[in-house]
Amino acid sequence: MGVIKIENLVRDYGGGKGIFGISFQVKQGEAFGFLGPNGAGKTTTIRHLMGFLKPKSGKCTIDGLDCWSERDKVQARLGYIPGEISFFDDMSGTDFLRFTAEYRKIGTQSRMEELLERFELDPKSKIKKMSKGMKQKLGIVAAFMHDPDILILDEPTSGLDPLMQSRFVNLVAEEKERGKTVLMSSHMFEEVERTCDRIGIIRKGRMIAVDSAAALRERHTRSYMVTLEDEAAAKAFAADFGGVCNGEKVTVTTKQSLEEIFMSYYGGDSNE
Ligand SMILES: Nc1ncnc2c1ncn2[C@@H]1O[C@H](COP(=O)(O)OP(=O)(O)OP(=O)(O)O)[C@@H](O)[C@H]1O
Repeated sequence: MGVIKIENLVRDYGGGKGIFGISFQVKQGEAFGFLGPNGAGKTTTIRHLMGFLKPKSGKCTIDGLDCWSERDKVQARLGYIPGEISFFDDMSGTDFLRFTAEYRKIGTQSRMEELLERFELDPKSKIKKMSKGMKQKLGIVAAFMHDPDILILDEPTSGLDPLMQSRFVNLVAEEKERGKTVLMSSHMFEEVERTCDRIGIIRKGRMIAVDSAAALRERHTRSYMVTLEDEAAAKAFAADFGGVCNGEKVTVTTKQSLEEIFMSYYGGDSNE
């Protein structure tokens, strides 16, 4: 059964912008990657899940709770990293985490210290003096420190360097092992491939594919048949390129990477 359920969600901003009948589910203990180019509708979908936007039509629920009419309860249960982290600039990181802990009613037994260490963040400075990466780390600590069962992460690694990205991927993998449900939007194919059980691809406000990375790759295999001069040349060619020999003919099958699949869906077409 889906912990996160989105059914036929519509928000029409006019001019072909918005989301137009988005449906998908994320099961308990599953990590779902939400991929799509700039302006495809990922943040709009996620903002409905958080109860920041009221659906024009359609519905979303989290653990059976309506994301709009029961948004207080929904928000209390989640860990959330917004697409654009805009904190109270005058606060220090420490104040912000204290404020979040009070709002969440969590005590000192929270995972805050462990997460600060893990992401090598000293939260003492004013948020307005923090780099983009530091703010992102602060957002990660705030989203994970109360150990929520459901995580909604809108481009969680934007601004992180590769080492920190990798630590984040490991954190998500561990949380998934612990049975957490994760919805994560991203532009990073590799992190989605490494962490997510299933992937949804959104284009111009519509879901154009939902499947596991393996199944997406399976559907995007390409076979080439090459005819060589003779059987010996064919055997040598097959050995070099991992092909299957049939007389002087060799069939080579290649699986596309997730990035190639993504590009083939978009085909260089702009999303304007
Ligand atoms: N309040 C709004 N009024 C009008 N148009 C909007 C509004 N919010 C979003 N849009 C438009 O809706 C589309 C979807 O935007 P959204 O932020 O959901 O995309 P996204 O997939 O999260 O993109 P990105 O990867 O750039 O963060 C965009 O064309 C955007 O300009």
